[in-house]
Amino acid sequence: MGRSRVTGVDEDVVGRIVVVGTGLIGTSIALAMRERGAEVLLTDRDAAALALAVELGAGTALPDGASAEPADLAVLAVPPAAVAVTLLDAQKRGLATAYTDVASVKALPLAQAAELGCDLSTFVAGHPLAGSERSGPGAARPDLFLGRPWALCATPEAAPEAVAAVTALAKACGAMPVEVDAAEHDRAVALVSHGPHVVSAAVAARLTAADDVALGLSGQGVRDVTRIAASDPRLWIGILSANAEPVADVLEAVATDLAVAASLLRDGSEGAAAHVADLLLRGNAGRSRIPGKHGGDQSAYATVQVVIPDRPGELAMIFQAAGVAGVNIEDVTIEHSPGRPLGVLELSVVPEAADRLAAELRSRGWSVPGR
Ligand SMILES: NC(=O)C1=CN([C@@H]2O[C@H](COP(=O)(O)OP(=O)(O)OC[C@H]3O[C@@H](n4cnc5c(N)ncnc54)[C@H](O)[C@@H]3O)[C@@H](O)[C@H]2O)C=CC1
Ligand SMILES: O=C(O)C(=O)Cc1ccc(O)cc1
Repeated sequence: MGRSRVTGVDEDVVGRIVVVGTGLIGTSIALAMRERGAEVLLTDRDAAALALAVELGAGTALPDGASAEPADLAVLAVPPAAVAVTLLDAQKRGLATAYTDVASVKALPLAQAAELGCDLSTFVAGHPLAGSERSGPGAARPDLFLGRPWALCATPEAAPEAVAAVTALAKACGAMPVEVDAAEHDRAVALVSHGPHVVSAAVAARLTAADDVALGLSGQGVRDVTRIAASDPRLWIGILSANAEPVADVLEAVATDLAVAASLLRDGSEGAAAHVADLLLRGNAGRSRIPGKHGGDQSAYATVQVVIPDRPGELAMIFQAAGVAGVNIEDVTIEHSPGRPLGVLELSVVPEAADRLAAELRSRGWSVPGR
């Protein structure tokens, strides 16, 4: 690897990277790698996105024209339909010795890259399973990938050095590399990401005709179910159409469950209600199978609820108190009380630490109900 390899961390951490596409994901990777001491060069066809990423400290603009020494790795953080052409262009320019992408779909961009004649020995397709409903560099965060899976779809042509470089990138960003075949990846994400995205959009779309009474009664449930419906439709139509068959399979199965539930509810009998309850129970069972942070079992954590006043610095003080108590916070959610200057913070911790954390917080004046 290149001269500027980072020292003091994993031996094989990437030292100099180029990020093509300084949107949410590209800039988040750049920020994470900057924190690890890597040299990061940025480029985007949108000058404003590039300028903002540079201003945010994600790296420096890649000079036009002949590049100097190739970087250790070029990360193509562009929409799925742009991956293959961007790879071909980057390889022609000799931007790096290894290449990866981050697109949410893997098989089609790989097939397009092969068709265009890209060098697949230096390319390892990747996909960090972390993101947001927001786009662009302004939404980027260096900690976006912490504890998250990062799919790597190496083809048989991929050189071990390229696989090592992309694995090192995922690890340096704090993610967990998961090697998986591209077609299997696409079926998996249809189930856990792309299908749910369309379901979220369908629920949110019902709200376009909602009146003020209904909207005024919105609680956290509808906010949770529709969060990802706020995403950029241009990006998502590209993702869905590039993974059309697997996504259609998931949507048909969900549509069947919904159609059956609707007809049972109209039926109104006790037997029918029991069948609807069966769907709810299957929902409980499916939900409990989603791994928590680091792939652990979510139900393995205990929850400590804290009532927090809405004032600056409150969260930081709670995290500091947890640190003093020697308690690692595995996950955090905040429930806001609409119209009130209060929220309820839910801290997930290992069960043996819950009482210790509750006692520490209470001793510092916070209300910790139920413990
Ligand atoms: N949004 C999310 O939560 C996640 C997205 N992804 C994948 O990451 C990739 C990027 O998505 P986001 O960062 O969310 O999008 P974004 O819209 O925030 O950023 C994409 C950037 O790529 C640039 N771009 C587009 N075509 C380009 C080209 N041909 N050359 C150079 N720059 C180009 C755009 O100007 C934009 O700045 C997509 O492939 C997406 O499927 C992966 C994980 C999560
Ligand atoms: O916002 C969220 O929770 C997401 O799950 C974002 C996301 C969007 C696209 C991906 O390919 C991966 C993750």
